[in-house]
Amino acid sequence: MIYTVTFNPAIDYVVHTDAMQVGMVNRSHTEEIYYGGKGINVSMVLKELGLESRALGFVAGFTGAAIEKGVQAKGIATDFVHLQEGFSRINVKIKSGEETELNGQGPVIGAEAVAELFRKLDKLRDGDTIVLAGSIPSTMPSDTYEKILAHLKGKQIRTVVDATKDLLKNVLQYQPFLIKPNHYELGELFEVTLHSHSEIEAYARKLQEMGARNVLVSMAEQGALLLDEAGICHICGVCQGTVKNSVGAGDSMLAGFLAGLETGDYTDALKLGTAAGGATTFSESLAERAEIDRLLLRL
Ligand SMILES: Nc1ncnc2c1ncn2[C@@H]1O[C@H](COP(=O)(O)OP(=O)(O)O)[C@@H](O)[C@H]1O
Ligand SMILES: O=P(O)(O)OC[C@H]1O[C@](O)(COP(=O)(O)O)[C@@H](O)[C@@H]1O
Repeated sequence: MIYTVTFNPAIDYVVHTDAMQVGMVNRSHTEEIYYGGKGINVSMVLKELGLESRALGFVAGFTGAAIEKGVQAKGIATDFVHLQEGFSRINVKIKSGEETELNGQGPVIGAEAVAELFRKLDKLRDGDTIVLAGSIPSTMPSDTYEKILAHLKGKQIRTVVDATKDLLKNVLQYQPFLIKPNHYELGELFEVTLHSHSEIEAYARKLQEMGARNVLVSMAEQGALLLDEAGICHICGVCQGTVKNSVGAGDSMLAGFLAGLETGDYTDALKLGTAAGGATTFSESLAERAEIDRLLLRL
């Protein structure tokens, strides 16, 4: 079973406006809502690809109830911790030619709620996969992901982490099976700006030296680079299409990559990840199976 953990689920409120002027009253011409947060997005795309997963994390208030119901309506199993105070965040994604995002802070997660999550993690068995994805509320300690991996140590569990800064750095000592920074986040870890493939590969190798087994670096319209656990560097370009949405492209790539590994090797996984990332980028919402299959044939 694949478990996804979203510490800070969100309602993604997407508004489309012709022109966005800071400091003025702007009006949108279309709005949509999606139930998101990185782990949930991964579960959604895994479902499209025919893989079952269980969505874990924290939900609160009326927004949390809507997220839980929306995820379940897609046929995804959930086992969220229900917080008694606050509300799950609403992340605003403004599309006006370019995209501007305003992601919320999210509810306070107390020690008892974290303990409840850890009890749920005890259900994981050898052979399971866990995906830890996205930010954690700033009220939580930045070693939270690290503590989860420490808790799971000793079991044969495939650990996958998509996070930034210290949240990611701190888990490397636990030899995560896969990490997926984008090239901007990779540079940020070392306070550098990365441009060429050779620079990206060199810094991906540093993360491997620090403990990561596989490093998948997504590079938006420039494709993706995978440094696999044997030290082999794979590079994949992108699918061609009309860009409509970048929210969730990385999560879709991660889901496609994990689904690809179920039946194929790293090259197959990178291709399926690229097709899934592309399918999300070329749709208004997350990738759908038919579009993923269509793009995959062209890679
Ligand atoms: N403009 C684009 N054209 C085609 N594919 C894209 C584009 N943007 C993203 N993708 C696909 O989605 C993947 C993940 O995108 P990226 O933006 O790097 O992730 P993140 O959302 O984590 O920053 C890319 O590696 C690529 O395969
Ligand atoms: O575009 P990405 O990186 O794949 O992730 C998109 C998801 O991440 C979010 O932007 C939240 O990100 P954070 O958890 O890092 O704040 C969600 O609103 C959205 O569903």
